[in-house]
Amino acid sequence: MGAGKTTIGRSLARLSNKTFYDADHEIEARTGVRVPIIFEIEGEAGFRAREVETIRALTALNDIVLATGGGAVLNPANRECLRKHGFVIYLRASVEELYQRTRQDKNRPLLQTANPRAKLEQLYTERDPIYRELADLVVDTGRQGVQQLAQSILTELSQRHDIRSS
Ligand SMILES: Nc1ncnc2c1ncn2[C@@H]1O[C@H](COP(=O)(O)OP(=O)(O)O)[C@@H](O)[C@H]1O
Ligand SMILES: O=C(O)C1=C[C@@H](OP(=O)(O)O)[C@@H](O)[C@H](O)C1
Ligand SMILES: [Mg+2]
Repeated sequence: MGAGKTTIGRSLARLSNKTFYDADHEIEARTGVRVPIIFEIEGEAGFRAREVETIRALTALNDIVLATGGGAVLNPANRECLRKHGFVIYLRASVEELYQRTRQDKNRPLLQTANPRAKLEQLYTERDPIYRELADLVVDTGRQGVQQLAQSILTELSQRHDIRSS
């Protein structure tokens, strides 16, 4: 949460002429309510069930950039879909950066606690190894803005493609 998946993903899609999907936005479009309402009515388990169906559907599409929610990688079925169909990019940020980028935003139910910094710390510790294991590319997002990061990811992807096809 706050790594930049939604904003950098959208920018990367624009730069690379691909269609952008955000799994959370897709879940909201399908249900007609925002993510916090799904958590409120169905709990995190209900949200995760919707997330797994949505990621299954979206990873079947070609020529897209997909931003998942940060917790999607907890489910092995999601990891399998992403690994099988995608080139997976881990956008890494420090806990402090994640906190600063999310502190004004009320749309992340897991962070609506008395101590969101501690929650981000806990999630980082749990998830960082999973993200690293899954990722084809790890990008540190601390020193560049959204546009620059999208551009450097595109450059990296084109170079890798050149290497593979030469
Ligand atoms: N590299 C960055 N530097 C500064 N702010 C950023 C960066 N990446 C994202 N942001 C900002 O952080 C906030 C959260 O980004 P978002 O794309 O929603 O993250 P995620 O989808 O990973 O939770 C947004 O306001 C976004 O503009
Ligand atoms: O990290 C998580 O478990 C979640 C991250 C959110 O997406 P972002 O990573 O885009 O904030 C969203 O899917 C939901 O609030 C749960
Ligand atoms: Mg997002």
